Order: sequence, then structure tokens, then C-alpha cells
Amino acid sequence: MTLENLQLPLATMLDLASGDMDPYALVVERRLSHMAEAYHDRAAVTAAAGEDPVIYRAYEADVPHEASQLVYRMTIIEPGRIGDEFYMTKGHHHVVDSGEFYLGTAGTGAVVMQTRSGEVRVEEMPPGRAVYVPPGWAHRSVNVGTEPFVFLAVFFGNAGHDYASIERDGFAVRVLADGDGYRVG
Ligand SMILES: O=P(O)(O)OC[C@H]1O[C@](O)(CO)[C@@H](O)[C@@H]1O
Ligand SMILES: [Fe+2]
Repeated sequence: MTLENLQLPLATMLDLASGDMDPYALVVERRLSHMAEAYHDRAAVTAAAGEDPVIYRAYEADVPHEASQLVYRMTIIEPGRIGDEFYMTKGHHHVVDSGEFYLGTAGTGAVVMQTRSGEVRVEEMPPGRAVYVPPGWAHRSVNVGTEPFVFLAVFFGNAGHDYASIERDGFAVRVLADGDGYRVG
């Protein structure tokens, strides 16, 4: 066998508590201004706009975004709220319908999943809980706690990110503060 057409194996240190990776590339850093329309409390968006907080970021291993590849990332969602709505990711479908594997590693979070016909499921992702997002389900992760929420995601290299339908229609449910906890409203 020759190495000519073979990619070399890759090893990455993952700090499960902080989300740091080594080696890594910062592939996502989203501030409020990158997703202001996603939050329902417009006055709270305006109030936080000046500070324009970083809501989340993601580190990715050096895996090509191609078919047959498995891309892996650590995502860190900061604790915080815009009004009564917790910090969350923008959310997307995959361009090529394909599943995604999640593993909660620190903090307290949940993932909201929704089909194109409007069916919704919410799963909590405490450290050690794996959630499988099947093909055809849009997904948004939410930090419902007071510490950074960290999770590992693994998805196909050709999955792509389709933001348009979520930007247009949003998710059918929101994850909102409720006393010390949260409710899905
Ligand atoms: O692409 P969005 O919706 O901004 O969310 C980013 C997060 O979503 C994922 O792609 C998982 O679906 C994470 O790996 C990534 O960090
Ligand atoms: Fe995804």
C-alpha cells in the first residue's frame, strides 16, 4: 500500500471542560450582531447591541470539508440571556441531509431540533450525554446554565450549513428563563 493518496491520521487534544483544542482553528465566533434577528425581545437586543457580546465560538480540527470525512468541533456557548431568552446558536439545516453527533462535555445545555414539517424535539446535553441529530432535523444549541456550555460535534464533511430557512422562519419553540431553570415556550 502506498501513502500517496492517503491522508495521514490526525490526533487532537480536547479539553472537555473548557472546549479548547490543540491543534485547532477558530471557525466560528458569533456575536449578537451576527444573529440579532434570532432573539424575540427586540428591546433587549437593542439594549445589548452596544456591548455586542460574543455568544459562542467553535474550534475545529483540520479535517477537509469533503464527502467521506468526519469533521469534529468543540463549541462553547457563553452563559447569558437576551431578555428572557438564553444565549444560543443561530441554528441550521445541513445542505446535504445528514446526521450529526453531539456530546455534552461541560455546563448545562440543550439542543432544539426541528423538521421541515415543524416537528420539534428538545434534548438536554449535560456532560456525558450524547445526542444524535438525525438527517432532516435543523438544530440549535442553547446554554441554559450559568457556566459556559461546551459540546463536541461530529458531522459529515460535505454536510454544509443551510441557514436560510431558519433565518426566515425561526424555530417553533424558544428556550426561556423560568426562575432558576428554563422552559420551552
Ligand atoms: O452553525 P451555527 O448554527 O452558527 O452553530 C454552530 C455550531 O453548530 C454546529 O455546526 C453543529 O451543528 C457546531 O459544530 C457549531 O459549532
Ligand atoms: Fe450541524
